[in-house]
Amino acid sequence: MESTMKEMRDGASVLDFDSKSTVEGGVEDVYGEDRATEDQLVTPWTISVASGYCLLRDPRHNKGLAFTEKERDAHYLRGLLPPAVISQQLQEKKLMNSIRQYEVPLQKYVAMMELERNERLFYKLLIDNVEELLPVVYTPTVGEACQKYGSIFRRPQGLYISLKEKGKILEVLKNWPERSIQVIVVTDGERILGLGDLGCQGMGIPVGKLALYTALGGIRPSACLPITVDVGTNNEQLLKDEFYIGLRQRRATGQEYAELLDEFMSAVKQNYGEKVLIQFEDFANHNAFELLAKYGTTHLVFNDDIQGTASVVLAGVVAALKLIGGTLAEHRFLFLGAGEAGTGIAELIALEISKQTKAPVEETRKKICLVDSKGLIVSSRKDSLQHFKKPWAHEHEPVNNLLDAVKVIKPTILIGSSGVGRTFTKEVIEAMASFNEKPLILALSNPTSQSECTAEEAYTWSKGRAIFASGSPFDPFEYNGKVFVPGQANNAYIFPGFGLGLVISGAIRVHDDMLLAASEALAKQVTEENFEKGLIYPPFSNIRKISANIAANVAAKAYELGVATRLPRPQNLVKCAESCMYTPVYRNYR
Ligand SMILES: O=C([O-])CC(=O)C(=O)O
Ligand SMILES: [Mg+2]
Repeated sequence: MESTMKEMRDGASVLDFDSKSTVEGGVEDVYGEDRATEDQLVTPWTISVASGYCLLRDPRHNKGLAFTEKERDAHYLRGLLPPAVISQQLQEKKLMNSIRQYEVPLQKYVAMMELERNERLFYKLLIDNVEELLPVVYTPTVGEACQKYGSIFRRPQGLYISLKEKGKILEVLKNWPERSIQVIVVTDGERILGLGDLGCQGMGIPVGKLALYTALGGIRPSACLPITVDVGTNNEQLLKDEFYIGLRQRRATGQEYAELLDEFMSAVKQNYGEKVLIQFEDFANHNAFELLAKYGTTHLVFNDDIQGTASVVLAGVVAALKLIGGTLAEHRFLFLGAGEAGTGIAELIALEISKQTKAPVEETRKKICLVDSKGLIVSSRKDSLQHFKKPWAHEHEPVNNLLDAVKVIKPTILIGSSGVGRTFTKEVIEAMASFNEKPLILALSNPTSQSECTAEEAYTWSKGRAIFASGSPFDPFEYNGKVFVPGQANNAYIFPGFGLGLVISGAIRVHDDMLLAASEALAKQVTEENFEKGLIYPPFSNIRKISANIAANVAAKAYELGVATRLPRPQNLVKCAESCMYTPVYRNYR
C-alpha cells in the first residue's frame, strides 16, 4: 500500500492493511478488493481511527486480543486491551470450548450472534466447524430463534422495511452503511421454515442465510444485505406479545402489498444496479410464485424455497440412482406437500427427465404425483386448485390421503415437502418398503419438529432398507448393528455456490438451466465413500470446494446463455470461484 495512506489525519491513525496478510487471507472481494481500484484504495481500504476504542467496536476490523503489540501502538489501543496477545486460533479454541459447554441450542445461537462484535472470528468459527455450527446458526435452531426473536433481540441486524417506509424505500436503502451489495436475502416472514407466520421476527432467516452465503459460498460479508419487509402479521400471539418487534397490524394484502414490494424491487435496482442478486426466502405460496414470475424477467431474482430446494433435491435423487438403480425416467415420484418446495422440485425433475428423454415436459410431469391437505391432486379437483398446482392435476381417481396414494401409485421415491411433522407414518414407510428394495425417502420440512419423519423412524420402519435424507440434520442412527448416516437435503448446499456463480459471471438473470447445472455439479461431488454410508450428499465439511464447483457450473451456463456480463469469460471458472472467496483470517494492520 502506498505510504500516503499512512499519513496522520487530524491526529488520527489510518488503518491500512498489510498486503502480506491479504495474501495469507486470500482474495476477499469477488472482483478483488485486493486488486483494488483507485476508489477502493480510499474506501473501504483505509479508515481513520481517532481512537482505538472505535476500532474495538467496529466488527469488521476488531480482532480483540489478537491485535499485535505494533498494532496496539499504531492504532491507539494501548490500555484498552489487557496485556495478553493471543492468536486467532486460540480465540477460536476458547470460543468453541465455551459454545460446547452450552447444552441449550438457543444459548449456542446467542453466543454465535454475540460474536457479531468480531466478524472475522465469527466466520472463522463457522467455516472451520461447519458441521457442528450449521445446526446452530441455521436450521433447526434458527427457527426457534425466530420464534423467540423478541426476547433474544439485542441489537438490530439487517434492514427493516415496513409499511411505514412506503414512499421512502430508496432513502432507507441509503441508510445501510455498505454501498456495493452483491446478495440480498429478503423475507416478509409469512412462512418461516415450516413454522408459519412469524412476521418481523423472520429476520433471523435472511441473517442466517447470508451468514451461509459467506461461510459456505465465500461472498464477502460486506456485500450481503439481509432484509425483512414488514407488512404486518396474522400471528395472533405475536400481535398480543408486548415484546413483539414488528408492525402491530394484520398483513397488508392485494394492491397495498404489491405496491410496497414493487417500490422495494425498483429501489434495489436503482441503488445497487442490475447485478445484485435478490433471493426471496420464506414467503407464503400465494406471494412466492407471483413475485418470482413478476420479477424474473426484470431482475436477478432467485427463490430459494422453490428453486434452491428443487436443485438440491434433484441432485440428491440423481446421486441416489447409484444406490437404488434405474434412470430418472424409470422412477415414480410421490410428494406430500404441493407448495413452493413440492411443485418446484417436481417441475425441475420433470424438466430434467424431459431433457434426458426428449419427451415434452407435459408428458414427463405424469411420472410425478402430488398429495396436498385434500388428498391426491387429480383432474377432478382442477377448478379449485391454486394455479401452481394445476400442472399436476393428472387423470386419476380421487385419493383422500397419503397412505392410500402410496398404495395405489406405488412410488419408488417419496418426498415430504408439507411443512407438517410426523406425516410419514409407520404405515406409509412400511408400504414404501413393501414394494421397494431400497425406498428413497426424503423428509424435507424444517425445522426438525416439522420433518415428515425422523431418521430413526425411516430406518426402523423400513428395516434398514430406506435411503433417507432430511431438510434438517439428524444424528447417525444404529439399527441392527449397522450405523446409518442420514444426509441433509437442504438448499444450503446450493444457494451459496449458486449465488457465487452468478456474482463471478456478472449474471443478470436466473434461468432454469442454471438450476440444472447446479444440481449436476452437486451430484458429482458425492463420492464412493459417501455412497457406502448410504449418503446421497457429500459432507458439509467440503462445502467450500462443493460451492466452487457449483459456482463454476452455474457461471459456465450463464456465459452459454448469454446472460453473463463479466467479460472476458475467465478460462478456469473453478479457480476463479475459489480465488474470489472471502477468507476470515485476520489481516495485519500497519
Ligand atoms: O432454511 C432452510 O433450512 C431450508 C429452507 O429454505 C426452508 O425450510 O424454508
Ligand atoms: Mg426457506
